Amino acid sequence: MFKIGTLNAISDSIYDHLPADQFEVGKEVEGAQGILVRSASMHEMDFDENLLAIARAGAGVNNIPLDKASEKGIVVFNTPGANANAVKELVLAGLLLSSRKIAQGIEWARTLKGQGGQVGKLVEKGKSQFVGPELKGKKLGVVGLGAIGVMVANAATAFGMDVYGYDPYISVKSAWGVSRAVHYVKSIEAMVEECDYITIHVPLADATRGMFNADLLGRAKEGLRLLNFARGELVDTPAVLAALQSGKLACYVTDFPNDELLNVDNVICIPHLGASTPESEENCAHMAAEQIADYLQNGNIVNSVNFPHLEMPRVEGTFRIGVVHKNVSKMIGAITGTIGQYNINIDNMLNKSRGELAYTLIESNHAAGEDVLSALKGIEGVIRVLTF
Ligand SMILES: NC(=O)C1=CN([C@@H]2O[C@H](COP(=O)(O)OP(=O)(O)OC[C@H]3O[C@@H](n4cnc5c(N)ncnc54)[C@H](O)[C@@H]3O)[C@@H](O)[C@H]2O)C=CC1
Ligand SMILES: O=C(O)C(=O)COP(=O)(O)O
Repeated sequence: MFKIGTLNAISDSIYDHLPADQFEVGKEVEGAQGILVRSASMHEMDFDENLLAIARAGAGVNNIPLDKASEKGIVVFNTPGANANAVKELVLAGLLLSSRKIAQGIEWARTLKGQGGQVGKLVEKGKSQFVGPELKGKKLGVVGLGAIGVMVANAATAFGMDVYGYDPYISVKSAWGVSRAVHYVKSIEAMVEECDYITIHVPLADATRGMFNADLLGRAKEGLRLLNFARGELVDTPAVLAALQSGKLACYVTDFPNDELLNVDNVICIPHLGASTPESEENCAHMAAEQIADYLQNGNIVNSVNFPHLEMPRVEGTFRIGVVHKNVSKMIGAITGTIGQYNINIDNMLNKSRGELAYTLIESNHAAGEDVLSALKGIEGVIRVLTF
């Protein structure tokens, strides 16, 4: 029986892959081998020594201490693309909200309650305060052309927008997926100087934290509308407030409110709703559960953010050993030599590395006893030894 702890409410679609006869799942589970999480911060958490894997039902993994997990040989998964459509749809709404003063107009209309037969007249008289430009023909810059950025860029062309994309690390998949109508931009500075609207879709990491700072916003075209459905910390809040004051920014729409941004004119705060659709919650939970189950039961690693991709179709009735180790020389020789000393024949084996980490998955018809496993654990550079 595997134990899986949940740190956030997660869709019941996890049970498709975590049946009750094989997995105990819950908030209060102790000594869990796996954790399912959405946005809960794990930075202050102590990791139990049983913990082997963390699956983020979603895209962003900035709530998980990746270095600490890697050091302990804990595999961290996410669910690429599983919530991208939900975010894309809200970003399209965000573009309209940034332009047409819909939120401000709705707020104002509420104040007319109680005016009886005058409401219609007051509406017609007051509506001119909420005039806002059309999207058609305007320039939109998309920062980060990953799962979400590509969908947003492509969809915005259907609004008749002139779309520009910036992503120095674009994947082959994204490059194939992005519409030919989207122009490639070489620098983010060139993008802010040219665009009327910018939407941010990059992960939060040391290299991207505060990327929209006073310097970059200072270069913006007057009246830029900025959308942030990625992470609050990508944008420097005081710089945004100053740019709104000076008129550089006409509007800031964010899915990540903070106290300084709430109730500020021309800031539209949405309470992190990007992925909050039943469809996306189900997709993410389904994928996260499938991936964590496949690792705990078979040692396969799909969609990890800190480990290499490694999948070996399981031959029925076989035993597996997974060795998490440092990516240094002589490891494979030491591992296979040790297994050989115990007369275990290796039927199948895969080894992959990623950065400083490597992972070797070995399949055999012979089960490995405690003696083999502890000999493997004793090899210098081995971080963790598992059996499946
Ligand atoms: N508001 C919400 O509820 C949600 C927010 N997100 C946020 O959106 C982010 C993006 O999500 P996905 O598109 O699914 O991820 P993704 O991994 O598919 O795409 C990220 C893209 O950003 C690019 N990138 C990285 N550093 C860059 C830089 N310095 N400049 C330009 N491009 C850069 C990468 O090359 C990649 O193409 C997530 O990391 C997460 O923080 C994701 C899902 C839901
Ligand atoms: O997937 C992401 O990165 C998100 O921001 C979605 O977060 P959530 O799962 O809705 O708490």
